[in-house]
Amino acid sequence: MNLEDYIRDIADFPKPGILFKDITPLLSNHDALVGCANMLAELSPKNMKIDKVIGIESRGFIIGAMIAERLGAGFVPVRKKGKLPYQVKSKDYGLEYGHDTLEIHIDAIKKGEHVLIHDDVLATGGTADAVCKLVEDLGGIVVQCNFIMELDFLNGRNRLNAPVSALVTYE
Ligand SMILES: O=P(O)(O)OC[C@H]1O[C@H](OP(=O)(O)OP(=O)(O)O)[C@H](O)[C@@H]1O
Ligand SMILES: Nc1ncnc2[nH]cnc12
Repeated sequence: MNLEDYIRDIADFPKPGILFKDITPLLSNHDALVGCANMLAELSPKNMKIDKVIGIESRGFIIGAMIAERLGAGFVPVRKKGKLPYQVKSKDYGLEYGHDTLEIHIDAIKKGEHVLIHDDVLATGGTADAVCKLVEDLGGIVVQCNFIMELDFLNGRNRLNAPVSALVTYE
């Protein structure tokens, strides 16, 4: 299966000059959805137990939860400011088209747990870098950041101090 066939380009969204990679065609096709989750689960480190999979709001929730189910891991949502109900750790960050604050519950990750971070797109890496730092602040170990796609020309991979995997690379 060629996942690129299910990712469409939308010009000038959400801001002029941004070529937005839209995964809704992939999500709405059963074979592409399941195939994508299977392939990402297959890419995960095989020599250790993954304790938690993090999905980053909002597009990272969908396949992140599917990966957690496949790996026998728990799922942890990292959300934008003000959405999580319990005590949180927060991190400000910048992304390709803006800036915001991400939060995680303080009891979501235990010290020494192996954590896999999932999101749909790696662009500048600002988002995933902030999530890595939140995990490390809680004492977790980021064993992989995995993405459906990577926008290689934005060099996000170089910002991350953890192994990076992506199913589709745009040069
Ligand atoms: O590598 P970066 O430059 O940091 O960009 C990547 C992030 O941008 C998008 O999220 P967005 O904030 O648009 O949220 P959404 O998933 O709710 O649409 C995408 O889902 C990633 O989380
Ligand atoms: N070009 C892009 N398309 C979709 N999501 C993104 N997140 C950051 N940059 C993006």
